[in-house]
Amino acid sequence: MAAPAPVFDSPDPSFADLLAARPALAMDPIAGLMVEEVSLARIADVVGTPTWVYSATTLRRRARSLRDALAEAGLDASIHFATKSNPALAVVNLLHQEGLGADVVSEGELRAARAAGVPASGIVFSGVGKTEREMRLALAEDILQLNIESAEEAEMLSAVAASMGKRARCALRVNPDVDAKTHAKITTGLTENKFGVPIAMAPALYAKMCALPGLDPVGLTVHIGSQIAQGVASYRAAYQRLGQLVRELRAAGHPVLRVDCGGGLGIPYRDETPGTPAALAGAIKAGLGDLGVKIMLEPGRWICGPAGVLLARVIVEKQATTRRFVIVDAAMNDLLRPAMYEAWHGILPVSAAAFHAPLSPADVVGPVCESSDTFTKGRDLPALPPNSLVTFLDAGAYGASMSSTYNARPLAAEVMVEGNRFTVIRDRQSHAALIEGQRLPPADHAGWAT
Ligand SMILES: Cc1ncc(COP(=O)(O)O)c(C=O)c1O
Ligand SMILES: N[C@@H](CCCC[NH3+])C(=O)O
Repeated sequence: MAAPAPVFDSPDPSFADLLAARPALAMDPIAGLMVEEVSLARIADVVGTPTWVYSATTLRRRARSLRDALAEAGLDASIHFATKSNPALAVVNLLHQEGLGADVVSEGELRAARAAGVPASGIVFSGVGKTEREMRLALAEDILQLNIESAEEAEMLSAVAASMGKRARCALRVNPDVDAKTHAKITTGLTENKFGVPIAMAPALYAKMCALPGLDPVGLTVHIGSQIAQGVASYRAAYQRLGQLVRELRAAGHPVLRVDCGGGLGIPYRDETPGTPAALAGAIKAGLGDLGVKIMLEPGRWICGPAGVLLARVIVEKQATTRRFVIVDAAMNDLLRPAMYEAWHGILPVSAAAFHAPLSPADVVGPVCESSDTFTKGRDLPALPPNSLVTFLDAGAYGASMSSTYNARPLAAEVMVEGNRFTVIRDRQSHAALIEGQRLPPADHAGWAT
């Protein structure tokens, strides 16, 4: 049975409202939709479509406002950008210039963060299943800390570090059993989720970690979910529980120097009302502010989501059916979120004329051979003749990073805009690259391994 499309009890925001809420974008009566001062039509002409377009100024502003909110709350805090949300080297590097470190979850992300110029001392390694090879690399690089997710992982890291003659700075990820009230696929702080250890088991495990050779436990970490969009009450509950745990561990004589407060702050894709950075800082302060711990944060989406759009071209409008289908050259292999989470993304036409034209309901779909390759159903849109351009908004997080080459579609190009200039930060993948590394097996099994 088809998954039910999400039902919203409010009308979709108008184009004008979507635009007004997105400072990275502007509508020029002649050039059409712009990211900062660069026309998207121009980018489409030069780079082609589909293309991810990021606003450097927006990335900078958002990094600064998060940093400022933490400082204004009087918190001694460092921010480690969750590279899984957008691992483009240019993005990670720009955020590093703004004083952010990186949160990584794989060897690939660790290498990308280093290649982007992030020093090892600014890198946190999270993730529920680090391999021995990844642990070795993290220790060889001497990164800031590894976040431990289980007793078994603590023992594995202990053995790896001891064999290298090192002590691994590590934090214990606690699962506080707090409902982040987000999509079931991206909630992480409930006991039914695979992440962290139940808070009741944390004191014993922390004590064990303190006794294991090769480990240097420095504190705790928590991350309750992503796209937390209903205020900060769930953060408050989680940080209160963590604060109590810090006291308990200290009373037992264990050092707790840092608390990594995770990421998850949501953004308004449609009309959600996530907490502000100031409210998040307030929740951290209320739960952990009087403990003298160093605070760390691992935000991804809040920083880079609103800084990016996915630019696509209409292939054809299919109208001679019972529904109106707008088929674009971007697909679920590019922006997976609607297919995977029924996520709502704003869609704006690029031309100024289309922006003001009469609207009628349309399904916007990609060319991939799956019915889930649907960006939206029944969205009010103007006539979109072949070759007209559309943008999917708030695509800077979990957009390019979740892309695949399904249907043998090359990965889209990525572009960064700053002021009135733009530059390609990742070439469109070539068709040759799609088949690179493959080979036809030698005939008659000659040369096959046994
Ligand atoms: C451990 C951890 N830290 C940080 C993040 C970043 O989350 P977000 O992009 O929602 O801020 C995630 C993803 O949910 C995560 O799993
Ligand atoms: N991929 C999810 C977020 C998951 C966060 C992973 N820690 C999204 O697009 O919303």
